[in-house]
Amino acid sequence: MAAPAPRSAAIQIVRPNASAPAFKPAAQPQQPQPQSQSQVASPVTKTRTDNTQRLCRNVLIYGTCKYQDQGCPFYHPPPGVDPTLLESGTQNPTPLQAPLAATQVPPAQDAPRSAGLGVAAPVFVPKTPNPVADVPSQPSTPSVHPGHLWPQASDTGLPGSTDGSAMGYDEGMLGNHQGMESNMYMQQPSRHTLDYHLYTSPLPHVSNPPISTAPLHSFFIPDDLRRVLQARQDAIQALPSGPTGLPAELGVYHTLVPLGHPVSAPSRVWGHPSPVYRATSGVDGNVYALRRIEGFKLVNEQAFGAIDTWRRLRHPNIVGLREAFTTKAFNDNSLVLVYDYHPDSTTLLDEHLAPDPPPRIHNHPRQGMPIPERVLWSYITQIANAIKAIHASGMAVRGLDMSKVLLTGKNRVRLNGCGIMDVLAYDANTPIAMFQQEDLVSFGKLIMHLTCEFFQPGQHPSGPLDHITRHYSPDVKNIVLFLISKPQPSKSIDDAIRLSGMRMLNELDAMQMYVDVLEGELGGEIENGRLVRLLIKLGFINERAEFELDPRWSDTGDRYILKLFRDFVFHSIGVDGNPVLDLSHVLTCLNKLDAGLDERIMLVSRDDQSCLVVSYREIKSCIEVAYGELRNAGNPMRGLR
Ligand SMILES: Nc1ncnc2c1ncn2[C@@H]1O[C@H](COP(=O)(O)OP(=O)(O)OP(=O)(O)O)[C@@H](O)[C@H]1O
Repeated sequence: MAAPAPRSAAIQIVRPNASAPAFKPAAQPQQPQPQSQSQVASPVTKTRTDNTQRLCRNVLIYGTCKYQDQGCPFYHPPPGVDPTLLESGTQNPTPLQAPLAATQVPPAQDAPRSAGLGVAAPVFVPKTPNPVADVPSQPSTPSVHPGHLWPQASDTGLPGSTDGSAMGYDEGMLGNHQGMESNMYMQQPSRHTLDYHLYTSPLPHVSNPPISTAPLHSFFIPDDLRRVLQARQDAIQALPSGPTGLPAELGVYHTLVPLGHPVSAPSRVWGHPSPVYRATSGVDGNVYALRRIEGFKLVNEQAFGAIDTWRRLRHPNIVGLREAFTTKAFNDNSLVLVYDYHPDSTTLLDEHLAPDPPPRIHNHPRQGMPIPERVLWSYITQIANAIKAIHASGMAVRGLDMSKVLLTGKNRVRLNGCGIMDVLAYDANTPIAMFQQEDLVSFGKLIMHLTCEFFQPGQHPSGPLDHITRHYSPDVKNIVLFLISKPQPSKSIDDAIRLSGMRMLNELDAMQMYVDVLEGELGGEIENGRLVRLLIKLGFINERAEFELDPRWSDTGDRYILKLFRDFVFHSIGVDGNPVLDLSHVLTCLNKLDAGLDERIMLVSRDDQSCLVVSYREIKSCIEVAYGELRNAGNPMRGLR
């Protein structure tokens, strides 16, 4: 076999054994392909792997293949058959199912897992072909490639990235779900849990172990932060175990999932049962919290007037209101208010006082009572900040209660359910200033509630104030006394903020320190993302079955160097013959590659007969060239370049 001809002139070829055969890649033993669970389970999928003949890429890309009559070894569909509806890995190509007709199968214990992005590799099993339903009768159906279910840029006619240095991307995945049929969301496959072992397994050995092993963990996001963020993702995806009895669609919203307590009792604030549902918008694909007020009939359209003002109010301590509407979809008269969804959140009541709070995904212990003064001031500061913003925009909270303060992160609170009272108890005659004064009194009661478990609405404040005097600083008592004092025009939230004094600065410090920490973590993750992009590029190139009608494309020229480099990075074997799983080696190599260092490494062929001495800079340019070839494959102008 002819030796592959590396293009880079600077590369030296060293033959340690003169009598060795010409330089060539090691023969690849024909490994039996591991079968995924779907392949075992589905006879349809099994036939795909038997004796397959590949659909010609030229037909897929250009619609025709000029080599068809000159012995092109690939499958060419008969005229009139849309090649994009055929599966390219089968001898008797069958039209593929539309993506949403696929069923997702949970992976078996030993099924191949995804390689590091933290998500289990989905295994899709197409339905048994239905000769009636599956004929290519829907010209608008996006073409589907075997192995994945997303349309490619070449299929959609979308140009790839014009920036030579950037990765191309599939614009079909950019999250603009407008125009998608809403019923496609209904067919949500059951969700796989994340590959948590990718994070929690012990880290591999590092070549030069530091004195402390703690720096090993600095490769990744800290465990506690990761768990919180993953719990939020899980909360967004979690599906109820059984039927919910809820409508499949509610306007543009679908996939309604109840949140909070399963039993819907009248709300302690609004008097009506007011369940909350998580729902997905068919317009923007985002997830929202839908608050339904059961049994409410709107009699005065003007009651919706305040909703517009609430919609415009955006504040970090207020749950944003998006829209409100009435509906009969629940077989009653219901008012629905759509709020921003804060996954895996709870209320101050459930976090500190409720005896039986609904479970959360992130299984951290409840804070309970008593609330430390530092945390108490954090709550006071944030709630005062929210009230100030609301009063400044000419509104009132009207219904400040522990159950309506949402805890969305560590000591991070937001006022929830804003605007509901303005519709439920529409009152154009009472001046807003009166409602604002009521807010201040409610705020004072809320602080008493947070400091004394035994406080009951209507109770004389002397008992709770005594308790506060004994357990908290005088400043807490002073602010409570101010807030619950008799309403008067001069009393405002500004005075309460003034009373908090320097405590506000503590909050500012804490926030800024937290931002610093998060920015540090973000910087680390950017580096990880950079390496993943590099690996994706390598993955596109390495072991590609055929390209440009050359079945050995990935084994020749520059690509051969990349193959050996991949072996060098990932497939090293130690002196004991065991695989070397050294994360720091991998990270070091990839970072040097990305930086394009002049440092040279020796790549050894698989048969140990030849080796290449090559610099990272040269390997990097090999990647650019090979990747550029792939990117230009779908570009009809490439011949003119
Ligand atoms: N905007 C939101 N985003 C995410 N989750 C929310 C949101 N609003 C409410 N929830 C969830 O719904 C749960 C119930 O909220 P709700 O305001 O109904 O509290 P509650 O204690 O049941 O009060 P009520 O007595 O008024 O029914 C909360 O614990 C929270 O988990």
